[in-house]
Order: sequence, then C-alpha cells, then structure tokens
Amino acid sequence: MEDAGRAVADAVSARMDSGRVLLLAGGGANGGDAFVAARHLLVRGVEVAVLARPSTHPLTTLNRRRWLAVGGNVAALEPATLRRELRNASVTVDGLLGTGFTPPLRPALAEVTGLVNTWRQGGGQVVAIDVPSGVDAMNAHVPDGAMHADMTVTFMGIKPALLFGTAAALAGEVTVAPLSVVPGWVEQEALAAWPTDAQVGTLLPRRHADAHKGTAGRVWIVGGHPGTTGAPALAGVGALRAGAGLVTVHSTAEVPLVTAELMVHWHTAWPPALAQLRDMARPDAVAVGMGLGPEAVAVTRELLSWGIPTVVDADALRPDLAGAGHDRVIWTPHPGEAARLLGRRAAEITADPLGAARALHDQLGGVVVLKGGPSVVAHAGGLSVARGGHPGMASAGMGDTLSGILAALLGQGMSAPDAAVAGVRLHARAGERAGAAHGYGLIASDVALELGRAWMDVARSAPAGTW
Ligand SMILES: NC(=O)C1=CN([C@@H]2O[C@H](COP(=O)(O)OP(=O)(O)OC[C@H]3O[C@@H](n4cnc5c(N)ncnc54)[C@H](O)[C@@H]3O)[C@@H](O)[C@H]2O)[C@H](O)CC1
Repeated sequence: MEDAGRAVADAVSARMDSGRVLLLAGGGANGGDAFVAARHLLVRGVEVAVLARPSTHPLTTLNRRRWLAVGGNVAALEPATLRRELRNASVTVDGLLGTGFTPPLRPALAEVTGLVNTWRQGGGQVVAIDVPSGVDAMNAHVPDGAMHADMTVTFMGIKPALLFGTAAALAGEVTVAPLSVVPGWVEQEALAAWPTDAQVGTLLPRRHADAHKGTAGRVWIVGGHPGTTGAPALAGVGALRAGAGLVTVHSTAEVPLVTAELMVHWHTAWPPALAQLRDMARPDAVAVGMGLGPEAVAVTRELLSWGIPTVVDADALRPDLAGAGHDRVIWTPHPGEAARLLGRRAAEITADPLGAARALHDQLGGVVVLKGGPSVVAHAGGLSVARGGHPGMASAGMGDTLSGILAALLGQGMSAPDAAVAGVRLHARAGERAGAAHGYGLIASDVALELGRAWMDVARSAPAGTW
C-alpha cells in the first residue's frame, strides 16, 4: 500500500506544477492508497484535502491515522463538502473503489462519481487509483455511473477493464506501478503481460552487414481466388515491409502487381498446384488463408502437414483445422472468426477477450492472436496484450497486412510466441504513425508504409546495446 500510494503521488506530481489536490478515500484498501498518496503529497508541499468514507479495512484505518499524524485533515465524504472542495481543486484523486467493487454502484457513491464527472467536464483532472470507481476490473463492460479518469495508476499487472471496450475509455492514460513484491510474482499472478516497447524491442531480429535476401527469410503467401485478390497482395507487401527477403504469392487468381518486389505465381487450380508446391523448396514461413475461398481448409491442412512456421488467417480459420496445427503456427482470428471457431457470439468474444484468447489457444494450440483494439496473444506461456494502435485501423486489409508481418518475422527466425508479440506491436505502432500522418481514413497500405519506421521506434526502445 505504501508503494501504491507513493506511485499515485508521483503520478499526480508529474501532472501538475501547482494547485490543490482533492483525494477521495473509500472504505476499502483503495482508500488506504489515497491516504498514503495524500501523505506523500503533503510532505512535498502540495496543498491537499481529503474526503473519506468510514474505513472498513485495517490498513486504511492505519493510514488514515498516519495521515492525521503528519498534520493532515479529513472530512466526511458528503455531497455538500464535495461540491465545496471541488471548486478549489485542480486534481481529484479517485480512491473510492478499486478491485473490490462489486456492481452495481450504490446510489450514494453514484452521486459522488456524478459530481466529480461533472466537475471534470469543466476542466478538472481525475487520477484513478488502480481502476476508476464503478468499473469492474475484470470486465470490459461499464455499469452506469462509473468515474471518468484522465489517468489510472494500476498495480500488480494490467486488468482487462483497463484495456478493452468502453471501460478502457474511462481509464485514460494507464500506468502500471511496480510494487515491491517477491520477484516473478507479478509475471506469475498477472492476468496478462502488457509489454513495453523496451521489452518488445529485445525480441526483434538483428540485421547484419552480410545479410542477403536468403537470410532475411523466404516467405510464401497462399491466398486469393477470383474476386478476392487484394488480400494476398496486402499480406505480401506487409511481409516485405517487415523485412522478409523474398515474398511469393501463390494463388489461383490473377493477383495484381502492387509492387515489382512482390512475386506472384498464378496457378490454375489448387489440387494440381499443391503437387507443384510440394516439389518446390520449402519457404522459411508461409501465411495462408487471406481471400483463399472455399478450398482454404484443404490447402491449409496440406501446408500445416509440412510443419514449417505458418500463419493461418481468414478463410482458413475453420474449426475443421483444430488439431491440425503445431507449435510453430500463429492463428489470427478477429472476433467474428473467433466466434465461428468457438461456436459463440462475437459479443461474447469482445466482452472477455482474454478468456476468448485462452479458449482459442486451448482449441488450436500453437499461438493465437485475437485481433482487436488491442490484440491479445495467447501461447503456452500465458497471455500478452499489445500496447497502442489507432482507431483508424478499423478498415479492410489491416489483418492481411498483419499476417504478412507475422510471416516475415517467422521467416527471420523468430519463435511463434515472440513473432506474435512483436508483430502485433509493430502493426500497432505503424498504425499510430499512419494515423498521425494521414489523420482520418487510414488504409492498410498507409500502415505498411510506416512499418520500417515503426520497427526502428520499437527497436531503439530496447536497452542500450541491444541494437
Ligand atoms: N492488488 C494489490 O496487490 C494491491 C491492492 N491495493 C489496493 O486495494 C484495492 C482493493 O481493495 P479492497 O479493499 O479489496 O476493495 P476496494 O477498496 O476496491 O473497495 C471495497 C470497498 O468498497 C465497497 N464496495 C464494493 N462494491 C461497492 C459498490 N457497488 N458500491 C459501493 N461500495 C462498494 C465495499 O463494501 C468495501 O468497503 C485495490 O484496488 C488497490 O487500490 C493495495 O493498496 C496495493 C496493492
């Protein structure tokens, strides 16, 4: 609790250079964090006021006493006192309810969150402790009356509500405060990893002076059929822009020549084409399924039997292929494809992306990338959630581009888990860059063009000497 409160005080100090801080302390341990934060702010010379509900947690009672012992005051949290204090506050710290919240929000607290949300709309800043009050930490759905925060300082790993759905919009900027616990405890106990660019950057392959297109990876894109030829082309460009040395599209459709660097092998039909592919030198990685059409399952089953690093996407994401995979396969469903694979509704997938990704991994094995904002990676080592991205990425072809990126990383020798974690972040970072450059109406080609700069952003975030 001491570490937590100090982290909150650090975050508040960083957001303001003057003004009065109002801290709202609930009865549980979330309120205890607020009392600790108030004490740290006071000794730093910050003007502080505390309004509190009766303490029901022993550590909150203890820290309430410590707050009084350093000369702090505390008044009962009532609507009238809250209105008065809000008039003088620049920042309000929400320490009312944390992970102990059980919906629905009781009327007395709903009145409090309503007053603070109205104040915030007038320009005040809200810093939430652990989760915004009224948000169920484990659920992306938000009950009415929850607090709206500009920043959330959370502890002991990320919570689903801070990452997905409408709940994430209430959290504002999220930081995970390190608490002094037994080393490895967070990794073991945390629901999901939320790797920083510094961590992702260490995963990326290095390019050396003697590199050539063979060492940069030979990738096949197997997809397309008459009428859907853009998907494999976009995947091919994604692979090239993610560093693949040689990319060939194999299709029974006339794939457009979108760039001279992308090779296209036009086959007449799949059964004879598979015999041809079997006789060719195996690629270092293959991505299959994009726009592949009705023969996707048969073609994918054959490619999976080769045991090479494989990305399975789009038309190939069928329950028939469960059990046909292996450890070097990355499955890349969006929520609709995930619903088809799991026999659930898409709304169930988006309400609990971590649970859905875990269920998909149980069904398919290998590595699963449940695409979304943000994407979730599920592998034998656990779950990992991508940071960043851009809402403009909600447009056709973004998934095809991601499949190409993943195949390129596999082709450069990355393990399937590392390729998935790094690939979703590179894709998201490129989306952020494209969003900043193009504003509204992003297309997948904009994102592909930013991949090289996104790669360097992430790579350079790694500890000095890594790159
Ligand atoms: N996880 C860690 O290692 C740390 C957690 N810390 C902080 O502790 C809170 C969780 O504390 P807890 O006492 O379990 O619960 P809360 O303080 O969130 O709230 C419980 C409090 O609220 C009342 N309550 C519950 N539901 C409702 C409701 N619907 N309406 C109104 N009131 C409700 C309940 O009766 C209790 O009185 C965590 O978030 C962290 O901030 C540590 O301090 C840091 C390490």
